[in-house]
Formats: sequence, structure tokens, C-alpha cells
Amino acid sequence: MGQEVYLPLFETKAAKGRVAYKLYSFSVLVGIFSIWVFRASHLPPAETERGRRWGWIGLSMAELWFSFYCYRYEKELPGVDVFVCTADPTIEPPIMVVNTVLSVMAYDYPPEKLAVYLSDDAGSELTFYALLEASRFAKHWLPFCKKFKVEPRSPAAYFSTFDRDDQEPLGDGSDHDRLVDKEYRSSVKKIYEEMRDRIDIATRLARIPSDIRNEHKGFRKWDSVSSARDHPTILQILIDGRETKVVGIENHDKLPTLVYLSREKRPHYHHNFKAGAMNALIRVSSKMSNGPIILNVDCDVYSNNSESVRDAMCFFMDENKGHEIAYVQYPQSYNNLTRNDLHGILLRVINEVDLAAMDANGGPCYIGSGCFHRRESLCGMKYDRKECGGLDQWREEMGKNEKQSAIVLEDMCKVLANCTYEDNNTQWGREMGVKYGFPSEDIITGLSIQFRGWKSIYFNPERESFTGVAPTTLLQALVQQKRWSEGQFQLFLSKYCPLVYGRGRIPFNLRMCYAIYALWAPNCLPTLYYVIVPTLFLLGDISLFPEITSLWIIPFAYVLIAKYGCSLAEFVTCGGTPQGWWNEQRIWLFKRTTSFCFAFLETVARQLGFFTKLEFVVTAKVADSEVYQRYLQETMEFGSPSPMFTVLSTIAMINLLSFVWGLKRMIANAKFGVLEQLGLQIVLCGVIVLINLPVYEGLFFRRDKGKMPFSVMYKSVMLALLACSIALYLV
Ligand SMILES: O=c1ccn([C@@H]2O[C@H](COP(=O)(O)OP(=O)(O)O[C@H]3O[C@H](CO)[C@@H](O)[C@H](O)[C@H]3O)[C@@H](O)[C@H]2O)c(=O)[nH]1
Ligand SMILES: [Mn+2]
Repeated sequence: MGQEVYLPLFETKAAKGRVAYKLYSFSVLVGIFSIWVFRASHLPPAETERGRRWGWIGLSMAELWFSFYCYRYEKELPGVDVFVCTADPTIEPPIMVVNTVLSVMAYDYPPEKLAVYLSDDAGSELTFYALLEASRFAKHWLPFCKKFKVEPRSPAAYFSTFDRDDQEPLGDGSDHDRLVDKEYRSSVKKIYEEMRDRIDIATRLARIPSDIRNEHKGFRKWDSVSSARDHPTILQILIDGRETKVVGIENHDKLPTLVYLSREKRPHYHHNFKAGAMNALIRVSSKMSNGPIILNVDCDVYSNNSESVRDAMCFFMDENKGHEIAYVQYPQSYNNLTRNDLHGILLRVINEVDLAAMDANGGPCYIGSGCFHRRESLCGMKYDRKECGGLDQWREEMGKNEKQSAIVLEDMCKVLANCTYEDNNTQWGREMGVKYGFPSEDIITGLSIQFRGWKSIYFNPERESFTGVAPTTLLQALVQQKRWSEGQFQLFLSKYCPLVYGRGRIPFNLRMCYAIYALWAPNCLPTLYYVIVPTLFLLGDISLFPEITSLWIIPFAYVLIAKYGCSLAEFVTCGGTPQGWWNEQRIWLFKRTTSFCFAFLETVARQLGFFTKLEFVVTAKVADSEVYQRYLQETMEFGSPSPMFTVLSTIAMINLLSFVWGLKRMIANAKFGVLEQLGLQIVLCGVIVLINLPVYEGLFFRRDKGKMPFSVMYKSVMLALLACSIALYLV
């Protein structure tokens, strides 16, 4: 079989609905099986022309090979640098952070080609201590994972599947259970739990035991730390993967490089949040491991699939199309969602449908976590077929790494993470690296990469690849949405406005996709209008919709039924429950009236020059146990006096008052056609009341700490009464 046929490592096909897609993959499977059957049953007899039988057998083996995931590029796999970002040890507990770190260290990938960097924006000794512990535990954990093909490779997530159900694994673990030696597993589990307890105790005491402190010189660097916002760069190589033999305890497996970085912080320097941290990591890693591929995860987002790096490489390393791909984005998934996703965190349809649709139009946006980047495109390079490195360049660069000792290297690289580094007229945060000046740095960075001519890929495999922690309270969910919509709207108003920016370079459809998200914030205006104005007019008996008996009611009814029917169908086909859909509708309403509204006002104020301070409110990844219990029972949490809750409650109260008033009028004046005239308005008001049921409960019926605070109730009742009286007497 003289000539080798190049088989692409990936192919893009337009999806025609899920059923079609399932039929398709099933048919491929049937096809593959048929090919095998054909090959086996038609094997030429030994006496046919010479060579035919051997050619046949060879071809069969080749087909068998292609049928499974196989990598003929093993030796040429590029280096991968993994960036994990953390910012606050109280709401991002060190034990969670190191679980994420361990899960990415344990990727099924040559360890000498993997380097893991933890950026700690809190400059916390506790996080450093946890990482030190993790670097030791890795010597047990990695060999264990590799020997028994453990999934997932976050120890906490893995062992939690054994806590229940009397040590039997849940889910798909059956094969694996036969493989894993139970004694070995419980010994590793014990070592893990001891480590976890040490880290947890230190975290609770907020102090490192002095024997440990004296044992590792790294802690001395904290002598010069005065606060999280005022300290020099701390850079430490905890595992140097270049050493030929890092002696593990189980065997002589090599370990990936592991680095702790806390960039310099000074009160007078703006640190640009996660974008600043990422750029410091890009620079430091470029001198250390310089992997051509960078994976970025948030500290709560652990690897749930040890194959993802290899899967992503299929895109980058494809000889025909790989060179134009800048990043491969995986969807976000969460390990703590309740059955009906009370806060609509998953954004099911966006994850399953919208991002895939972007993929078909030039590539998805970058959503911050679970994304593999090509280093050069992230660093600002324009796409150019000739110049862009691919396999050839990677081949050349391999082995070009720095040869200095770890200590020299640490010293050399420290300056790269100093505040002043970006001062000297560098393009960092502008043309280079992750973009500054936007509270959600991810989308804008992805857009500008696409603008420079690159493509991106959305990859949503069956087994979830990255799993994080969803916010567990309503307020956190709303604040997170505020940050996102604010970032997007700011993007819309900037020179990067998707409607204008990239004309001719980014497909029109893709720019429209970006624009839809970018316009989340101003969406608050029509929504607020719709949930307030018709309701108040109801009080004044003023009809704003066609009469129930008029034919014009048909288009309204049709659009509503079609839109919501379709949205429900879509949601359920994407795996949600009807209750989950209802919850999501509620959250959309809440987001639009609070998160988007606050984001809109702040952005407009900033544009007018009122205030300039940007904020990045880090989402808490742990909850108080009482709060968490309520979350598990899908009870909404209102227990804090946030202005967002005042807005929600006021809207709920106005609608309740009007609805009761409308019903009363309808019954009392049935003869005068109130129903005919105001029917649709009453229905609209009724639906708003229905969707707000948890708010009324929180206002009036609950006794637990998650109920609406009294101050919120007082304000909202007053405001609602005021609004209703104005409507009654003045309109
Ligand atoms: O000054 C900061 C602030 C945040 N972070 C880290 O950034 C990540 C994201 O923060 P989080 O509060 O979890 O935000 P989310 O809304 O959950 O994150 C999504 O949205 C962000 C942009 O708004 C992206 O940066 C994230 O990657 C994306 O997952 C976390 O690991 C933080 O530790 C820093 O490193 N430095
Ligand atoms: Mn997060």
C-alpha cells in the first residue's frame, strides 16, 4: 500500500438536528461494523494473486486503527501549559484549588510536555502551602490514575463517588472497578484524606504549622508580604519536570512541572483582575516551558476527562486545517447543580445550541475556562498561512527550553510578573495577551483573535471535559450575570462593537451572535417596561392590547405560544426538565430586571464619565452549610439586603396588587366587558405573579434565614404602593 492517505484529525459537518446527528453517528457505527464484517468475511484466499491477501490484511488493520482514537503524532505532541487562576482563599478554598491542579497534572499526556502554573492573586501562603502538599501527593496520585485509568482525576471528585454506596463506584465505573485494586485505592484515599485534613485545618486556622513553615524555604518569601494588595512577585517551581527522574513513591513516573506564581501587587497599580494574571502567566511560562498550547481553567474547574488534551490536539495538529485554529473551547459544566437548576446557571440551550451555531459560522467565543489556546494567537499574532507555526515549528522549538537550574530560572522570570513590566509602553492587554479594561475579559479577547483571522472550535464531547462550581445563591448568580452583561455591553460600546468591528473579516452571522450577547444589558429597558407599564395601566383600566374577541389577538397568542413552546421543546431536548425550564424563565426575568439593569446603568454612567472604577466580583465557590442545604432543596436564597432584591420585590408587589385589583374588577363588573378589554393584560400580570411566587414566599411566608430581609420588604411594599397609587389616581 505504497502511498499513505492523509486522514484528517477532525472534520466539520453542519448539524441537522440532534436526531439526524444521532442517526448519523449510529449509521457511522453501523458503517464501521459493516466494514469490519466485510473485511473479515471477504478475506482473499491464500492462493489469489500474490500480495492481495497481505494488502487486504494490512488495510483491515489500518481501518481497525482508524476506528479507534489513535495518534500517530505521539512523538510530535506539542507542550501544553496549563494556567489555573485563583484570587481569594476564603471563597476559593485551597483544597478545591489543588484538586483542580491535581486533575490537570494527571492528564493522559506525556508529563515532560505538560506544565501546570497556578496564579494566586491573593498571594496567600495558605494556597502555596496547599500546592506544596499537592506536589507531594502527586507522586501517589498520578501513578495511581495512570495505572488504573481513573476518571475523573480530581481526587475529591473521584473519591466522592465511593463515599456513598458502600465503596462501589457510581455510574460508568463498572469496568474500572474490576481493574482497581481496592486496597491500593483505599491507601491512596487515606493519603489524600490526610492531606485534605491538613490543608483544611491550616485554612481554618489561617496559619501554617510552624514545622512545615520551617521545612520549606518557599515560605520565607512571605516575610516581605504586607497584604494581598501589596507584595513583590513570588515565583516558585515546586516540581521541575525537566529533571530526568522525579522519584515518585509508587514508581519512577515523571511528573509535570508545577509552578506557583503570585504576581507583584502594589496599591497604585491597577492589576486588571484575571486578565492581568493571565498575561503574567503567559510571560513567565514563555521562559520556562513555553508550551505552544495553553489551557486556561478557573480554580474550581477541574478536568473531568483525562483525554481532553489529546482530543484538543486533534484540532490543532490536523495538517490541513489545524494551522488556522486559534482556540478550542469546551463547554462549562457544573457538579453542584440541582435537578431543576434553580438559578438557570447551566444556560443549557446556549451551551448546546448557540455555541455550536457559532462554531458553524467561524467559531465560538472564548468563555474563560476550559479553553485551549494557541500561544501565538493569544499573544497577538495575526493569522498568516505561511508564518503560523504548526507541526514544523513545534518540532523545531522542542528541546529549545532553558537549561538553567530552577533557582536561576525563578530569579530570571520574576521580573516578568512585576507591576512595572507592562509600563514601558508594551502592548500587553491591548494588542498582546488577554485584553484589559473589560470586566469579562474572555469574550473580547476571543473576538479580537477571530478578528486577526483565526478560527476557533467548539468541542462538546459526550463525556463532560471540565466541571466547575455553580453559584449557589440567587444573589451570586445575579452578580455574576451583571459582570458578564456589563462586559459585553462595554464591548458593544467600544471600538470592538461586533456590528462594526471585523467587517469583512468575521462572518456576518458570527458578528450577529456576538451582538446578541453584547446587547443583553439594554434588554433590561423593554423588559422593565413590559413588566411594569401594562400592569400599572391595568389599574387605570387602560387597555394596551387587542380585545380578547378581536382577531388581532391571534398574532399575539401565536407568537407567544410558538416562542415559548419552541423554547420549552428546545430546553427539554437539551436534557432539561420542564420545571428547569420554568426556573430558567424566572431567572431570565430576574436577570433582565436586575443584573442587566445595573450593568446598563453603570456602563452608561461610566460612558458619561461619572465613575471609572471597574470591578470583578469573584464568585464564591463555597457556601455556608445552612445556605447550601436550602440550595439542595431548591429554595431560593434572598437573605441579604441587596438593592437587586428591592427591585425584584417591588416589581413582584406591583404586579400582585394590580392582579388582585384586576380580578376584583373583572368579577364585580363582568357585565361591562372588563374581561374583553383587559383580558390579555390580566393574563400577562397573572403570569408575572406566577413566576414570582418564590418572591412572595420570601417576602411573607418564610421563617428561615433565607427569607427576604425586612428592610427589603418594607422598601418594596412602600415603592409598590406609591407606584400603584400614582397609577390609580393620576393615569
Ligand atoms: O482578580 C482576579 C479575579 C478573578 N480571578 C480568577 O478568575 C476566575 C474566574 O472568576 P469567577 O469569580 O469564578 O468568575 P466566573 O463568572 O465564574 O467566571 C467566568 O467569567 C469570567 C469573566 O467574567 C472569566 O474570567 C472566567 O474564566 C469564566 O469562567 C477565578 O478562577 C478567579 O480566581 C483572578 O485570577 N484574579
Ligand atoms: Mn466560576
